[in-house]
Amino acid sequence: MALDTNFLVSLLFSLLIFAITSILFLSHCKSSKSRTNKRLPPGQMGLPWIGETIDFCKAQKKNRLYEDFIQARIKKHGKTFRTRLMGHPTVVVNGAEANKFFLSNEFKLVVSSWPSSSVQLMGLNSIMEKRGESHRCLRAIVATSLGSTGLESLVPRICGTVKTHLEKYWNGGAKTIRLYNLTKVLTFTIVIECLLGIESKPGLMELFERVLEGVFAAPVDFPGSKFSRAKGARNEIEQMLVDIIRQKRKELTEQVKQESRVEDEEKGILLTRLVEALIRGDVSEAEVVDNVVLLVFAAHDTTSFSIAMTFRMLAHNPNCYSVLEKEHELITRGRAPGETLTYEDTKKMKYAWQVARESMRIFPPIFGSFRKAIQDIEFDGYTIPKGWKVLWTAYGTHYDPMYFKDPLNFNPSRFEDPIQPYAYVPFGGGPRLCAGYQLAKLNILVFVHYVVTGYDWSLESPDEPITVDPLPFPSQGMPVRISPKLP
Ligand code: HEM
Repeated sequence: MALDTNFLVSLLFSLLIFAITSILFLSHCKSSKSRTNKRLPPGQMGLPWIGETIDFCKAQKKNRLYEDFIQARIKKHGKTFRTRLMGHPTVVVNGAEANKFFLSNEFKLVVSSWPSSSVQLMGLNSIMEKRGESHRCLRAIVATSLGSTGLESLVPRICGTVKTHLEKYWNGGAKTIRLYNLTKVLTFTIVIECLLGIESKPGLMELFERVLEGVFAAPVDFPGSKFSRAKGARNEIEQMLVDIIRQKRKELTEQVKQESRVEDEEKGILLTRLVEALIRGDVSEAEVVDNVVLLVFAAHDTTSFSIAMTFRMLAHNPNCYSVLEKEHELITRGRAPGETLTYEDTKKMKYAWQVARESMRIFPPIFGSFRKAIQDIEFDGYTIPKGWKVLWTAYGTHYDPMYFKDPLNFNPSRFEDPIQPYAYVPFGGGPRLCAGYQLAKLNILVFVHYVVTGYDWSLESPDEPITVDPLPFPSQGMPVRISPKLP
């Protein structure tokens, strides 16, 4: 009887196992069948794991990502093609429709996807890692500080910083400076001092730059590696920021008078807004720290590179430079000598902004970025499986004659006419559109104004190669011969 019962139990158990295995097997067959029914975009996945990463990185390093990697594959496979990059199956998409589809469907079909080293160095609480309500909350804080009202109050401080910078590094007779390297110092000072109200002590920029160097490095944490040095720098910055944030919190909590509050805002509107949100309990201290690090990263190399490329294109196109000079002489004539620029003045710099936009079309500071499909996506007649990466690029439209006639021709006036939405995307688009776009614009315009009206200049190396590591920069730091303009 005991044997019979044991036999019955083991029989039932075997039947159960058989039933579960059959269900799993059938559902696997069904899902593989439905997967094979889906049409993947054409393309080549390359070697196992590594895929086509080597070709991609080689092209990117030479700043020829479009010519050597993307364009070659568009010719072979069409505007939507698949590849494998850094271990991930990836679909590269091109064109305004693609940009619109993927950028505006952030959070619904895709989410932004940064390498592990970037996430670890910027912090899990930075805006780039946030979704839904917490993303909206942080964006609102940044938007109120960097919207037109916030920026209007920043104009005199930015002008003062630019003038001090020029007096320190550009004055002193005819000489050669490295324009790109110096603009990095300037944009860092503007973000750290004007926006965050933190004193830019010697060595601080280098500390931040050490973090940035590790952002796209392999996340291997052994002594001496780029990533490990970056992590060490990030820890130092974190300690410094925690002290500053706690001090600011104390000051804001103790403040009772409205006047001192306004004064404090002028000392660093964005940090003030973040710490106010911390006091209200809307954000945590870790969120304030991570977002300060992220903002410096987002603003630093991007703005400096766009300023450098604006000057490079002006040097290559003397006719455009004459038009620009006239625009700025007129603005100077409307002011008393030494009088600082106003926000209204910057609105008159229409041609300067066209020149800067056209320079960013040809030399986008950020070539594009990766997204991850959070469900199977139907696009352009193909299926992009859930979990695959999607890469949108600015080149996919900026260099396409369908959107920009004679795309290799430098023509700032093309921006007099409306541009098709999502064709011009140096600042991205959709819910993750660059939150510092207005600040970058102001920084570029104010700097261009003071240089053009105050100095004669010429490039020492007009065809200096642009290299990329991980963001683009002129390989020699852009040597420029300068001399103050004679009155
Ligand atoms: C010429 C200069 C700049 C360029 C070309 C640029 C470009 C971009 C691009 C393409 C994105 C979107 C990335 C994506 O979709 O994955 C972005 C996002 C962002 N940018 Fe900028 N940026 C510039 C300057 C700045 C400045 C000055 C700041 C702030 C001080 C800033 C803050 C941000 C932030 C916070 C985001 C993330 C927005 C979010 O995830 O919601 N950027 N930027």
